[in-house]
Amino acid sequence: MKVAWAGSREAFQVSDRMAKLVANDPVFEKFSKPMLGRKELFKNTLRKAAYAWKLINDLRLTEEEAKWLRHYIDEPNYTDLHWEMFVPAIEGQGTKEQKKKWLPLAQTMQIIGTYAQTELGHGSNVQGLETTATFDRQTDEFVMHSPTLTSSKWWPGGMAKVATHAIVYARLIIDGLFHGVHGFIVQLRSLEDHSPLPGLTLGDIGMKFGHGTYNTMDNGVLRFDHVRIPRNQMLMRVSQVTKEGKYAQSDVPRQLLYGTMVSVRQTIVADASKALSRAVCIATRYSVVRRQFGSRNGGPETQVIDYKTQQSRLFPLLASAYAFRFVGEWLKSLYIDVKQRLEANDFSTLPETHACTAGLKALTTAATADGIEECRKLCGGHGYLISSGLPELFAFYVPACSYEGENVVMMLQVARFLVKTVSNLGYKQPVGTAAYLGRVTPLLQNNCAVQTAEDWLNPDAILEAFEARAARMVIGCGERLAMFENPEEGFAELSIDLVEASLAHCQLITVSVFIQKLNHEIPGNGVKRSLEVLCYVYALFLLHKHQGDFLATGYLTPKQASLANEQLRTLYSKVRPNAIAFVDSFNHMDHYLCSVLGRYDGNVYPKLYEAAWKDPLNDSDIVDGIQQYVQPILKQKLHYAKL
Ligand SMILES: CCCCC/C=C\C/C=C\C/C=C\C/C=C\C/C=C/C(=O)SCCNC(=O)CCNC(=O)[C@H](O)C(C)(C)COP(=O)(O)OP(=O)(O)OC[C@H]1O[C@@H](n2cnc3c(N)ncnc32)[C@H](O)[C@@H]1OP(=O)(O)O
Ligand SMILES: Cc1cc2nc3c(=O)[nH]c(=O)nc-3n(C[C@H](O)[C@H](O)[C@H](O)COP(=O)(O)OP(=O)(O)OC[C@H]3O[C@@H](n4cnc5c(N)ncnc54)[C@H](O)[C@@H]3O)c2cc1C
Repeated sequence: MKVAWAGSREAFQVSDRMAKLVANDPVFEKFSKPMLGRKELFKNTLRKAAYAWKLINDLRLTEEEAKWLRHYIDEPNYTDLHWEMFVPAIEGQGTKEQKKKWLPLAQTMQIIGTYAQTELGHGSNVQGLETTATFDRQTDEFVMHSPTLTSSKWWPGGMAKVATHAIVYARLIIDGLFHGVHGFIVQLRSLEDHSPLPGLTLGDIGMKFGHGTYNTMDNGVLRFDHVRIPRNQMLMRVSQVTKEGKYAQSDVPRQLLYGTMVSVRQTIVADASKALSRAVCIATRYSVVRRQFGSRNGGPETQVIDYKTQQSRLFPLLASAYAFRFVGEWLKSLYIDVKQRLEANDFSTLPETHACTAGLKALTTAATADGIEECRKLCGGHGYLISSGLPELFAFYVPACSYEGENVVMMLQVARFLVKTVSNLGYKQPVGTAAYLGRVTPLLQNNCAVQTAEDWLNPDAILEAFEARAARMVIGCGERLAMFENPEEGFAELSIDLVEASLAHCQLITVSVFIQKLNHEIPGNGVKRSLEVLCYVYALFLLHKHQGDFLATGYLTPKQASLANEQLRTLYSKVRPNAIAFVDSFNHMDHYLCSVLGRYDGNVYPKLYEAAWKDPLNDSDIVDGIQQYVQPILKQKLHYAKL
């Protein structure tokens, strides 16, 4: 199962080696992080990042190994933006000459970059950005300027204190004409003494949610006061500006300017299963250790994992972790394919890839963030302790619902893709993830044939149910949209339904990828059978949760919906014996989990007790402030107490 989770034996070995490297090195200790102040916390992160870079070079780690190393260090920092956004932006949007100049500098970290798109006034609406890049023909330069307070760049990670360079998105202006938003490579700091270059105002935007997690990142603010950069620092794969000031567009579509976001959204989907599996591992192990009620004749109480209600909250999350792992793997292969096509100037699959990365980013991050919080509740009161590992994990993870495309905004992008697909149905056969929309007639006409709970243990029945629900919701939206004279007004009016239809489409993708995975790639019958159980749990849990959709579209009868729920209860009993094996298969080490409740050895209570004594408040019996503020209250002699 560890191999199935990792994707291959080699993938398992690489990640396992890197997990151990990090866990066994005292530099990467992280349990005390929540006790540190912001400055100490930040310096500590800089120290770890520098040491990690030294390890990467000394040990000659591959790109894959370096990624795992950074992952297991488990502290967001400037290198994430450098490797995941700055470098890919140059790779995707730079010309050959630009790549030749900038990539070697970035790949050896002689320069450190960030991705400066969002502003104080605009994040989602990229076309609304206000920073200007005005071409000056006399000097062959662009003048970067922040004309308003709201045009201040706001959020870019690593920008406040570390990055030497940034890809800055700004409105291109030539001779007073606006030519859309483009990316520019801008140096921010001196490579000699790290001071901000003239004309730039740079700072940190302030503390963020959760203490010890995202505050390791220096998210920054940046303002330009007429800062000049050479013309050849505009990323020019998509559009070019000549020294005469002529604006030209190559046959590469404009959407490629958004390519870095497609790349990162793909990574975010791949990472969702890591965060969810971490929370599920903690909650499952603790649910086996924790006992409440049910003692008979002085025997042990019931392990809380044996309560059906606990199973009904925990096991769908376990199944979701596996579903997200597989859909992440699938999306990566889709992305690699589109990347190769884009390099060969084949842009045909970009719209579908954009819809998949946007939609699955929204689906997986929302479910993971909610899932982590549910795992915290599944651990009862102790889940609220920092030492459970869950509050910090939640604080670290929850901004994923907003960054790289706010989730609802992303679902509306999926909706645009679906509406377009439906409106083209007469003359363009949909392919890939939208192929089912080419079979609307049977999907709209045939209803579910399930008659017994057993009938739900059938991948074809499940797939058809999810296809029929999504098709009916999408087609329904299409029909209602057609009644509006102005399509944009219609889209806005129906946006709630469109987001729901997009979710149904994305859930269909996750379910069908899970089923495909079982059909083709699982080594070993035992592993395959166990994963089949999780696949059914995932699908039937979604069906139960969204049964309103399945009933309202008329595909299911109430009886069939209740049979699905009956089957789900039976499936939970099948998951229970393997629950610990399922979570051990994630191969998460104690160092990575950073959780007393999720310890591999289950030694929860003595370690919880021990961890409590490490709190700085327990350094002495009488702490600072008691003499000054409590003793006087105790000692005052009032005639009567009144509050
Ligand atoms: C950085 C590492 C992250 C890895 C995370 C993994 C694990 C976590 C580990 C550590 C974490 C630590 C740090 C990292 C954390 C965070 C970093 C965050 C970075 C950022 O947030 S960067 C800023 C991201 N900003 C956004 O995502 C903005 C969202 N808005 C948009 O994308 C667009 O503006 C819009 C909403 C899509 C609308 O676009 P608009 O220009 O108005 O045009 P439209 O008319 O709507 O569309 C035009 C056309 O283009 C199509 N389209 C839109 N986007 C794309 C795309 N990306 N690719 C291809 N095509 C696209 C659209 O569908 C339209 O097509 P038509 O055919 O209909 O014309
Ligand atoms: C931790 C973190 C790290 C970040 N790192 C970076 C970075 O490195 N570089 C960078 O450039 N940016 C970064 N960002 C910014 C991030 O990309 C934006 O915050 C994100 O894209 C969301 O945009 P917004 O803040 O403008 O949200 P808004 O769009 O203002 O969202 C507010 C609300 O409005 C709704 N809404 C907006 N538009 C619509 C619409 N058309 N229809 C319906 N509802 C709508 C949303 O659903 C949401 O509920 C980061 C953000 C965070 C939280």
